[in-house]
Formats: sequence, structure tokens, C-alpha cells
Amino acid sequence: MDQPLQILMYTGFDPGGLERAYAKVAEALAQGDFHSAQVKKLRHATYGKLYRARLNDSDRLLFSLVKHGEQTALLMLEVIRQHDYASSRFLRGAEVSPEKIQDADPAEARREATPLRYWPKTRTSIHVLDKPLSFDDTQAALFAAPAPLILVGGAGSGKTALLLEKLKTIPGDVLYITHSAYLAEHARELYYAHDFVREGQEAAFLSYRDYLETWRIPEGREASWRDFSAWFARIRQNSKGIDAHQIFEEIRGVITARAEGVLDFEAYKALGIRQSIFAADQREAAYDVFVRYQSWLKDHRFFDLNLLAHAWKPLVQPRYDFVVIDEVQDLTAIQLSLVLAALRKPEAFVLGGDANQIVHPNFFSWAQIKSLFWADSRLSAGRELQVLTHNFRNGRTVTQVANRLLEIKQQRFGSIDRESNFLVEAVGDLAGAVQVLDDARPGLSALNQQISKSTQYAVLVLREEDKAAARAIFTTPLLFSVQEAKGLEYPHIVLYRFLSDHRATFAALCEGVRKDDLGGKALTFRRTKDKGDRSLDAYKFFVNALYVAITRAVDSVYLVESDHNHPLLNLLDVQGRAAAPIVVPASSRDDWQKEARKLELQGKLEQAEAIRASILQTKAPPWPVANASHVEALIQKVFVERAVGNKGSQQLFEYAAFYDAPELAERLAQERQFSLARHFVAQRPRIVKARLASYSRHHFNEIWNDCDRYGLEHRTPMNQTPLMAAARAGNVALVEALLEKGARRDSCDHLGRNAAHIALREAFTDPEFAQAGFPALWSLLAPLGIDLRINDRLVRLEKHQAEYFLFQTLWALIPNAPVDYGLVLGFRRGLLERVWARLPDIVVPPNRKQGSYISGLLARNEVNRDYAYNRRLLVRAQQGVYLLQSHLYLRDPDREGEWRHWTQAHNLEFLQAHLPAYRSTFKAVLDLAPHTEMPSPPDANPAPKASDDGPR
Ligand SMILES: Nc1ncnc2c1ncn2[C@@H]1O[C@H](COP(=O)(O)OP(=O)(O)OP(=O)(O)O)[C@@H](O)[C@H]1O
Repeated sequence: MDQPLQILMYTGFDPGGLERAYAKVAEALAQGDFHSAQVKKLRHATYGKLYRARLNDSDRLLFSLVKHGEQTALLMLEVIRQHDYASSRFLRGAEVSPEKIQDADPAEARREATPLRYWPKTRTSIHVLDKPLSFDDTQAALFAAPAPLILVGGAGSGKTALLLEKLKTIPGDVLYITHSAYLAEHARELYYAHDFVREGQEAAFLSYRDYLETWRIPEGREASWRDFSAWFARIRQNSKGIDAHQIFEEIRGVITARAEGVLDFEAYKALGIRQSIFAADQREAAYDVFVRYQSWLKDHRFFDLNLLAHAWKPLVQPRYDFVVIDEVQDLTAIQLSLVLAALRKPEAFVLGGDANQIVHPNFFSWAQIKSLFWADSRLSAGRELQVLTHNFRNGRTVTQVANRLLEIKQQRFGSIDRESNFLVEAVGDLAGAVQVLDDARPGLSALNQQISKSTQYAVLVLREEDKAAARAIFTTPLLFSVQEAKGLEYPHIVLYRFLSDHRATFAALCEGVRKDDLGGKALTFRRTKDKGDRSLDAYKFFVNALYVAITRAVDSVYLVESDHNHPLLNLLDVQGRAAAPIVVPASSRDDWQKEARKLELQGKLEQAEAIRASILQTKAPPWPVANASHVEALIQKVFVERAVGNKGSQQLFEYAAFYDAPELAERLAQERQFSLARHFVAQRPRIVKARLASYSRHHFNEIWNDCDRYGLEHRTPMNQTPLMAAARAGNVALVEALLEKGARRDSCDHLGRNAAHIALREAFTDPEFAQAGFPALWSLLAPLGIDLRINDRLVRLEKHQAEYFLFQTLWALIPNAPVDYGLVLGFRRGLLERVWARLPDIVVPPNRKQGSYISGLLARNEVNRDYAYNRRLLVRAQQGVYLLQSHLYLRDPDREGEWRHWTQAHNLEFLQAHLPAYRSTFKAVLDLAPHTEMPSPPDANPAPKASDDGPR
């Protein structure tokens, strides 16, 4: 007999008014009686296994099962009232048709329960992000505590999870912001996982860079370390022994970092000994480099995020009701103050971070943060920083070694500050291992042979410049510097010669530290004795880098070292590995494919490309692809050169049918007497169907064969990726399978349409498609947001906003809408009314389909309309006729940081060339594109006044 099921509740669960019916059903379910509550199993595209029970004639209970160890529990998610599945929190966008749901079997449900990594038995309330989570006591207390809050926690302590859950509770305009673009995007995905929506909230998820762009898009690009070091190498002879890494850190973390303004030379010279990397006698030379740095930025159209923050200060207005800042240690004081300047109420913020993970140059300290905020008496009353000490990510041994490293750092240098003075406790069941491997060729070659086949192992080096040596041994594409590895995690991590290449530095770290004093349960606070001792600053990068590197491993760490007797290994209590070779199962092609996509999303293009080049090794397909240049060549051949035979005409006709270009078919009929083209409307469905045949099937073997040979992003003869073709064919299962393999949602055809736009077009033309597969396709394919450059600002449209759907609709329709709508450039309200009426309510709620709502939506997004939330998307061409406005740009997917005018993104020039009948219309629209440059931003790199009389 199975144990009774425990009952847990989702934090948003509310049986309001149905308590008695709920209690009865819950009791039966807990006893494993699924029959009397008529439990049915539902399938959800993203959530996985969900069940519904009958509460009464019209109301239903939605639940899932979770387990921890031997214990299984019911997780009560939601009461669905009056059969209204469409407005369900967890089923939104999912298809629930009564014929397709089946009776549920309790034994199978137990087997398929979702594992909970952590579950203190006293807690019954469960949060749901991408997965169900039971908070620990600190997380729970902080979740309930009022803002402002500053929360500190080691790697994997659940900061991001807590910050996001907290954010969900707050109404109004809210912002999640962090330095890394990847983390901002990842946080947004976690937040909206399972289609979470909060009524009455507008949430923005921005990287710090995006945030700046929402105020004004800077010219040029950010100066990276690589740019800086190449420049510095050229000027180093006359910079009096200043080290490149140190001056980079000094400029970014000290000279330009203060909220009050860039330090002038006098103020810089007067800094205390612990406030600068450089001793008093080096400051003049250091400042001189800074002055030259500014000229260099200007000359090369580079920008620096701190200098930009100073310049942007006058632009920032109160805009947000609440702000969450994650990984706050990656931001400087000026950057922080620029974010907080956008708050409507100064105390409405929560910050999270970990000072032990600083590998970006910024001189961060919690004391500085505290003084920045708590100096404000409105914020300070009774506030302390809160510390999260559980580790939900790493195994026990990895956590132990990471803790020892923190202890060593503290013994050697004293506590950095009270706030970072903690050790962490692993909560998972995994033991894991940390071992030393010999840096000797035969052994390492054998190791390389094993791990280079696996996505489970990554190799880390301290700095970018150490990669070359590691590459001589390790051929895995998963090779990272510590900077790059921040925020990543892998089951197994190989650290290549961290200690052996910096023997003396790491040995100095161990001076005076006794092994017997290590291995404790907690750190006691201890200040350094000598205030002038700046050795921590010199070693900070090395210790923190090692800490970050070790904590990337979920399971095990291998330190490849030539010096097994290094004192740090002894202090960390890490042993050599016994002779047993490491044997690793090879990862599948699919795993590599997914890994490449994951890395690409994280901005790790070098490693993603290495996977494609060295492991996937795909080749170009042998067929001609109907992209813009191919179609142009065909047009030239058929209409200009008037090539003999029908082959070219046939190909063009197929293209015209597939891409809804009746005008092109008409030309074929008239200019080439191509008779099939006279029956365009009748022929079109046949051609489309034939072209999509293999994407419409239930068996995908043929598709997988093509993907293996030509890659997941290869183009079909109709210039679609397999994902686009599957979307157009309405094949939800294939779309899911392709996404699971890592297919890109953002690939576009030559008219700027991605898979979501293609599905949307199809839904506008085919009512059956709209009602059947489309809701699931939209939920799977539509990106969470669209970035537009409107004039000189970044405007991000979020998926739940009406403006988002308006823009996506226009993008899917213009310029040559599906056949029955004709050419769409300028459009009236009626067009939107007609096409939205075809879509199910689950995608466009009924109130948004009404003419009056649409009129309002168009009017309030018109460039000249005075309205606070106007996104300025449209221009009124004449009474009632709108057009996308002329200062509207989209991100160029192929050129990072660049924007393309919407007419270019849509390739209107191409269309203009091959649709002569519409040339004048296209020309009129193309003429709207501004030929002049954008208005220039305020001077992003103002030369500080001191440079006039400062040292040169
Ligand atoms: N209470 C919890 N129970 C189980 N898992 C949890 C809990 N809280 C967080 N996690 C999981 O632990 C992992 C790490 O959490 P999260 O990313 O929030 O930590 P973090 O402190 O922000 O880490 P880092 O500083 O390394 O980015 C995530 O997979 C998250 O879902």
C-alpha cells in the first residue's frame, strides 16, 4: 500500500468560495483515490504532467505531483472556474480538448512526479518558476519582508529565484536589471515560464546596457578588455610601468565609478591607500593613462559604461515603481545610482549579490553599497543585509572546497566585510568530488579523448591569454576563461594549471594560514590588522577567479597541476586522483546541438562556433535555395534575358505561390505566357502543401536526416529553416522536437519573418489552422519581447502587451499579406479587426478584438499623440490610415549592436525590384526612411575638466 500523498500548495493557489468541495476532493486525492474525483491527465507544451479533478459540475481543480526522496506530494495549482481553461494560469495557450484528455492512473502519476531538490517538511507552500521550488527559511522570510532589502548569498544560493518570486508580487511598472545580457534574458524566461502573467504589472527585464539604451542609444560600441589591452600594448612604453589589468580595473572601478562624478586628478591623488590600486607615487602616471583613454574612446567611437552613465544622468526620469538588481557586485556606484534614479519611490528596491564572485573590475564592497543607500535616512531605519547560506547547485564536496577557499581568504586577509563573512551549506544529495590530476602528456591525452566527446565537461583557464596553452592539449570546444564562465554551470569542470602557472601568487595566499584552523562551520568576523596592507586587492582576482571556477561544477572538479605539493592544494585538502582513468560516455549530436544553442544564447559565440566546426561539421545542402539573391537571378533570367524553356518560370511560380506574391504570378502569365500562373489562387494551396509535405508528417526521420547532414538551421528550397517550415505546416509536435534540439526561434526568411510570424500569417488565412495548432505554436514560438529602436531610444515590447501583438501582426502581414488581403503597407483599423477576429480568444482576448479597442490602440501609439505610454510605433498617413513610423529600427541579428531600418529588415527594396506594378508605392514608403543620421546623443565621453590642467 502506498503512503498517503502529502498536500502542498502553489503560492498563488486560492480555492476562494469552493473550500468545502476542495477539501473533500483533496482528501480523496491524498488517499490515492483518483477515481471518485474523476481525475484526468492533461498535456501541456511546457509544464509537463498536469492533472485535473472535478470539484463540481462546472469547476475543476488543477494539480501536479512532486517528490523528494521517498515522499510524494500533490501540488495544488489552481481552481479553474466555469470550465474557463482559457484564463487558467497554468494552461494558458495550451490545448485542452475534452476528447483528448484521458483518465489518470495514480501509480503512473506517482512515478512521473517532478523531483523537488529541497523540501523542508514543515513547508507546504510552493513557488513555481521554471520548476516547483520549496523555499528555505531565509528565502521564505525574505520573500515576506518589505523592501528595501539587500540580500547576499553565495553562488547557487537561490538569489535569482527569490528576487523573481518577489518581483511577481509587486504591481505597477517593475524592473529586473543585471549586468549580464544573458542573465537578464534567462531571468525573463524563468519569470514567464509556464506563461505566467500578472495583471496590473508591466515588467521589464534589462541588462544594464539595455537600460542605458532605453534612455538613449549610444553611438559606436562598448570598449572591451580586448580593445583596451591592444591599445594599451601600443602606449605602454610611456606609461611608467603601469600594468594593463590594473589600470583597466582602476579606470572602471575607481576613477569613473563614483556616483558623484568622474574623479579629477586632485581628488584621485587624495584617495586613501585602500581606495586605489596604485600607490601615491604611481597615481600621476595612472591618471595620465585615463586621460589618454578618453581620447582613444572618442577617436574610435567606443564607449565606456561608467562614462556613459555620467553623461546620461540628466536623461533619467522616475519610471519604475520597483526595481530588482541581481548580481549587484557587477555594477559600479554610478551605474547603480543611475538605475535607482528611475525609481518613483526611493525605497522600492531589492538588491542581490555575492562579493566573492567579483571578477569584473569594479572595486565593489558591501560597505559602499550600504553607505550609498543607508546614508539616506528614509531607507536606513533598522535595515541589515540578509544572507542566504544554502547552496542549491553544487554537490557537497565542491561546496566544502569552496568554503575552505573562503576560509583561507579570510584567515589570510581578514574579513572583506561583515556581509561576505559566511560559508555555505550544500542541500542536495550529491556527494561529488574535487581531485588533482597530473599535468603529464599521456594521461592528459587520454583524458582529452574522453571529455572532448562530452557536453558534461568544460575546461577552464584563468584568463583569455591562457587558452592557447590549454588548446594544445584539450580539443573540447567547451574551453572558457573565468570571466566567460561566470554564470555557467557544468556537471564536471577541469581547471587547467590555475595554481601551477601562478605558483607564487597562490603560495603567498597561503602564508600564515594553518590547515588545522580550517574546515569550520562558520567564519568569525576578523578585520585585517594592517590597514595599509593592500595585498587582498592584489590577490583578489586570483582567489575570486578560483572560487568562481570551482563553483561552476555541479558534481566534480579536476585540477590539472604540475605541482601537486602546492600549499594551497594541501590547505584545500584536495587529493590526487588514483590511477583509475576517467571514462565518459559520448554525448549525442542532439546534446551538442543544444549545447551550441545554449552557448549562443549566453553570448559565447566562440565556443558555439567551435562546436559547429569541430563536432557537428555540417555542410551546405545541395539544392538551390529561393533566397533574395536566387530569386533576383531567376527574375533576371526569366523576364530580362527571357531564357528559353519553362524551368525558370516554374521555379518562380512556385516561389510566388509559397510567398503569396500573386503579382509575380501575373507577370509570369502576361510576360511569359506561363499558363499555370493564370490559376494562381487554385494552384497555390497545392504547391504549398507539396513543399511542406515532409514537415507535415508524424514521423520526422527525413527531417532529422537533413538536420544531421546540413545542420538544424539549414534552408529548405523555399528558404525556410525546418522550424519555419514546421510552423507553417502547423506541426506542433515537430516544432516542439526542433526546439528541444535547440532550433533558433529568431531565424528569419528573406522578408524578415521568423517562425512565429509565419504561423501567424497562416492563422490569418486558414481558420482551421488558427483554431487548432496555432495557440500552442504561438506559445512555443513567439519571442518574449521585441526590441525596437524608436528615434534614439530602445523600446522593448513584451509578449503580453497589446502593442506587441499589434507589431507582430503588422510584421506578419506587410508588405504582401496572404492572398486575400493584398498589399499591406498603410492599413486601417478594419484590417486588424478582420484578421484578429480569426484568432482564438486564448491568443487575442475578446476585448482586444473590438473595433473601439483597436482604434484606441492605434491612436495612442501614433507618433504625435501625447500619451505617457505611447510607444510611437505608427504614423498616420491620412485619415484613418496608419503606417509603421519612419524612425523605427530593429536589431540586426547578424551584426551585434547594429540596427536596421524596418524597410530594410522587411527587404522592401527587393520587393520593389520584382513587383514593378507597386514600385511607386514601395518608393513612397522607402522614401520615409530617414537618410540623415540619428540625432547625436549628448557627449558620452566628456573630458573631465581636470584633464586641461592635470598631468599629461
Ligand atoms: N529553495 C530552493 N529549492 C530548490 N532549488 C532551488 C531553491 N532556490 C533556488 N533553487 C535552484 O537552485 C539553482 C540556483 O539558484 P539561483 O540561480 O537562484 O541562485 P543564485 O544565488 O542566483 O546563483 P548565482 O549567484 O550562482 O547566479 C537554480 O536551479 C534554482 O532553481
